[in-house]
Amino acid sequence: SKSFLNQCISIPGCMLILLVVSGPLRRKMAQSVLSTMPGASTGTVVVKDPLNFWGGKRVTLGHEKNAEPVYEPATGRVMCQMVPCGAEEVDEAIKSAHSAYLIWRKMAGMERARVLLEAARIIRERRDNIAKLEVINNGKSITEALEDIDVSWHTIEYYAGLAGSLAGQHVQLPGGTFAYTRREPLGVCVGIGAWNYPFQIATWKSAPALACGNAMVFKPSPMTPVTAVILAEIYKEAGVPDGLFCVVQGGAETGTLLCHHPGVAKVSFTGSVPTGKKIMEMSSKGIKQVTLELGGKSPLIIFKDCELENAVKGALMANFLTQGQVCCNGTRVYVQRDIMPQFLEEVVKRTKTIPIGDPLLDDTRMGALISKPQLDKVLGYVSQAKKEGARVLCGGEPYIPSDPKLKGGYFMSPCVLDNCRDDMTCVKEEIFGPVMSVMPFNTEEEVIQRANNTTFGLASGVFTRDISRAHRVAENLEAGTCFINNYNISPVEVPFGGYKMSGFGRENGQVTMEYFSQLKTVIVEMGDVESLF
Ligand SMILES: NC(=O)c1ccc[n+]([C@@H]2O[C@H](COP(=O)([O-])OP(=O)(O)OC[C@H]3O[C@@H](n4cnc5c(N)ncnc54)[C@H](O)[C@@H]3O)[C@@H](O)[C@H]2O)c1
Ligand SMILES: C[N+](C)(C)CCCC=O
Repeated sequence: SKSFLNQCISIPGCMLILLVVSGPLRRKMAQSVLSTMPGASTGTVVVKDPLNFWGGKRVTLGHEKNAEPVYEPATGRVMCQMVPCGAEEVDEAIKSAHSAYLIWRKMAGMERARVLLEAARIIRERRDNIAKLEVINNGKSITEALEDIDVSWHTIEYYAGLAGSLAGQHVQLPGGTFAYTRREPLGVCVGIGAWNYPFQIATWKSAPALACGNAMVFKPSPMTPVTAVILAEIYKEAGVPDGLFCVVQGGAETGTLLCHHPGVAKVSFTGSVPTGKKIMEMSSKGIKQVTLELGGKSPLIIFKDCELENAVKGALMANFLTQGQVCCNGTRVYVQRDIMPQFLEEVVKRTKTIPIGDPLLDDTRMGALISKPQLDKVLGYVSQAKKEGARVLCGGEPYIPSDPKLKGGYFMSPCVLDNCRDDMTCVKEEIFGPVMSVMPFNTEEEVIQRANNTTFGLASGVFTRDISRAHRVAENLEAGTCFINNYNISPVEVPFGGYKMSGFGRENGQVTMEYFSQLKTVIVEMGDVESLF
């Protein structure tokens, strides 16, 4: 099979990914590395290409002001520099997006669909390489990253299918007069992403935006700047007008510039609650529409009549994907008292066998957390939980893989906490790491009240064989999603988003077409004007 680097030739943006070597050898390899190296592995990839994209091409900034190192979580090594865009560059990107928007919005929905389908096809063709880069920059396992890339092209295909279906309503009025409504795009939309699903978040936002006829300027997290620009190149290759999907790099300052820019019609944000509040406040100044996909502390309720093996598997899926750094994770696991011993035994047994290590290896199921500060924060939550009376049944410690190149990586062992109470910090706050808190409950009424006793409301889950109970619980949980007898599946066909402080607006599903379009009413008079004047 072709090596990763050989395959990178087919991704324009990856052509300058070099293996790290020093001195003269490095210069010699610059020409030959793509055809001779045996394949990229953890600890070897350096990204040199510019990571900004507007006007249909990658853009090198004329400065390196405020450059920040970007780390490979599995090794702790610097893999590239992220240079944040300032006011001038943000303005250029938005102007470039606006000129593309003027062309794109006039194209028939079916024409837009054809271009989007081509983008989906290219992503599918290059999924392995995109997934590898995602792993190197994010630390999640290759198995999960491949799934994320598949979800990404599914998303684009799905919205391509809806692009031709934008339609209004015809309304009959007295005297033959009538009105009709049109669904029109908003203009230039901004997407701001978190680091846990870098490529997938970029597609969850851009696919519906573009399908509706908008342009998008996307800002990835400064910690994961590498793959969004590949999406920009793919859209370009698929045939979007230059500028339709732009990428600007940066952190809070760049995000602020985007939210305040008068040329922006909407901000779609994925990230934490505190940042979400700022986004909403900034957007309010320009009366910009906002979608907020924020954090969570979701309850997973396991009744004694559940199919236990599925409930245990569900609890693991609810807690340990992407090293627990998932917004909708079901981290408050409520187990009906009668089955607590069996549940704990099984869940701990399985958690202990999760293979942790090099995320690029097929057998690995848990890679590295995003950063050293994030790792320290999560370990801090475990210490705090112990102080507050929780019992660590397994994990919760730094993990040092045997492979020497992973010694500087941000690994920890997945943790199950028992003896938890609702008032503990680990049960109240979003940890965003592989830490499951387990609590007993007695009755349905009691557990629903406890599950809802939070300011968050992103997701929830219930395991039971009782179909009436399942739907009753789903109805009563205050959350944007309720999984019955599974957890953390999110097919693109179904809406995803929060209640309460987990945000508003939705991603995925047909409804998101409404969040990226606006309604115009046209009233047609068929008689004479009856003037009062
Ligand atoms: N609901 C969802 O779909 C979803 C998905 C993934 C992550 N999340 C949440 O995201 C959080 C983790 O991600 P994070 O640490 O990247 O979140 P974060 O809020 O720190 O950052 C998110 C993004 O906002 C940008 N940003 C930060 N300050 C800004 C400002 N003042 N103005 C504009 N932009 C600004 C960041 O650069 C980044 O791109 C968790 O709380 C998690 O639950 C939610
Ligand atoms: C694909 N998942 C697992 C449902 C995650 C969605 C994005 C949230 O962080």
